[in-house]
Amino acid sequence: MSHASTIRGQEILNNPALNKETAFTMTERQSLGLEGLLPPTVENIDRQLERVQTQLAAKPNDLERYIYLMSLAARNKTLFYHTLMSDPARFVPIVYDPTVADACLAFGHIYRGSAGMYLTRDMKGRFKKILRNWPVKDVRFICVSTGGRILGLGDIGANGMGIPIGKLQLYTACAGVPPEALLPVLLDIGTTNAALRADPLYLGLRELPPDEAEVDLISDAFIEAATDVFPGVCIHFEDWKGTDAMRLLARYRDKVLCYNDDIQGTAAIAVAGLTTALQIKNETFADQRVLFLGAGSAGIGIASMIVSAMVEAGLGEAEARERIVLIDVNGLIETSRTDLNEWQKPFAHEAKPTKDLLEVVRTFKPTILIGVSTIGGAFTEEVVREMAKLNERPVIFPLSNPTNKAECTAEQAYTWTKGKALYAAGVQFPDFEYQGKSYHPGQANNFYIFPAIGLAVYATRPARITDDMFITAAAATADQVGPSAREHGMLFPLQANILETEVTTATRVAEHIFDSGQATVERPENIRAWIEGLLYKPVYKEL
Ligand SMILES: NC(=O)C1=CN([C@@H]2O[C@H](COP(=O)(O)OP(=O)(O)OC[C@H]3O[C@@H](n4cnc5c(N)ncnc54)[C@H](O)[C@@H]3O)[C@@H](O)[C@H]2O)C=CC1
Ligand SMILES: CC(=O)C(=O)O
Ligand SMILES: [Mg+2]
Repeated sequence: MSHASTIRGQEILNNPALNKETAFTMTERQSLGLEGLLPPTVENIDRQLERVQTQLAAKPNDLERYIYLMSLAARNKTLFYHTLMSDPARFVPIVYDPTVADACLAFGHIYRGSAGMYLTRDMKGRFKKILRNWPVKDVRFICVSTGGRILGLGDIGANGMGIPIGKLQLYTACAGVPPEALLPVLLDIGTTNAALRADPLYLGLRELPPDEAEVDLISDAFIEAATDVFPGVCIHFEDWKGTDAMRLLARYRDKVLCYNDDIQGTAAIAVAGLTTALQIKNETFADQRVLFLGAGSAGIGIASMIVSAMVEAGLGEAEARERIVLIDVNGLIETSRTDLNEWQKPFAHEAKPTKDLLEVVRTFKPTILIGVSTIGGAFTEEVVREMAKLNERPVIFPLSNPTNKAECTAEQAYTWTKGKALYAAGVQFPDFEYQGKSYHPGQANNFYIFPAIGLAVYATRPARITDDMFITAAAATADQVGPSAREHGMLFPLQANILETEVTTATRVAEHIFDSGQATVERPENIRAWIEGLLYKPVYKEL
């Protein structure tokens, strides 16, 4: 940070971007007025990590580990990211899905200090002035949520702030986007959650949200202010109420640099997993029949990208849509329904109205079953067994989050299909032994995609984000699962190498952005090397 040369002593220790704690050298301690403010031993970051590990091991559960890690982030950013990046497969589930769900549910209770910004609907006329209170001027990404639909937890209002914070931490931990470029925002429009409004420790507005027209005006004011105060910023929408998500993406996608992760990021990771599953089955998208339980932002996003994949595989668009069937809370999406929204209507087919998933499985005979319904356990034993009766290798993707919202668990899917299921969930279920064979469940979670998109956008600075960037990210992710991994039933790249994986994905997306003329920076000779040179590294700098 720019104050590095001017600030001294305790002020440095209070600055998480500069603080190195016991890693300040004796020379630095002398020149920066730190002598006596620290214990005498000088340590390197790996010794500090050892202490973090010891302290984490003493915590009784992952929510306590989450609280500890957020406090570490507030105190020492470098050590925080060094910790996350030392073992992403272990730490991603703590700072993100599924533990972040517990953190959000308890947000007002576990609150220990602010990270990011809270904009409330009554600040609407003053968003610009307020955004200028953020200490960093060159913000490149804002992840913004209203908390209107956090994971599968419903509307939890300002408690949803854990999501923009966690998503942006993964931009850095999984794709090396510099943390100072990232701003989490909770846009507080009120909440329908009466229990939270009555909770004395709730930290958000205790009001009901306004109507759609007013949500749009608040959102317009926010977008205008954010793009004015932070020129070139990319707005990442996350976990808004589903209909707000779809309406606002359509409203802004051709006007500002923005994307909706639940619609576009989720689509890309689902299509990546389906691509490897179909390679294992030696089939193409043109051979598939896809059934969704859930027809909201995630369902419509995935269905739309599957249409593109089917068209790419040779089907006409109408033919592709015929092969996709969705069910929502009111039943099958079919033409006699009068309550469908404009994103659902293109997927309505003539069919007998029903709310019965098993019946639709029996009549439609899907090859692929996707759950984005928020209803834990909705893929019952009968449903899963029926999928196995219809298909030699049924593809079963219960994607709802967190763990208890998964439409079926990995253990259930493997047991009920006698090990035949090609399975992925939103969370990472543990490996499962079945009849002497070990199965590694897939995790189809958009965190494979949005950090990589972020890195590609960070580097190439396009004016808009287009669907083909997500299609490229999906292909790049699938291509990183080699034939021998697929032979072991792996659908996604290993998480231990997530940084390497996402840099590879980002490089492919960046190449596409250059090739399609969407970049606003000069094309470097070697795109990968150039991107690698931009990556944040969790190492201390000499002060
Ligand atoms: N794995 C991943 O990367 C992602 C997973 N998700 C998960 O997907 C779920 C849905 O997210 P969104 O689509 O954004 O939410 P949404 O609120 O837009 O959509 C939910 C859909 O489920 C339907 N639904 C609710 N109850 C149902 C029932 N009993 N039977 C059938 N359908 C029912 C609703 O009518 C709606 O169509 C959430 O649990 C979320 O965590 C979302 C984004 C990414
Ligand atoms: C993973 C994610 O974005 C969700 O569940 O909403
Ligand atoms: Mg989400």
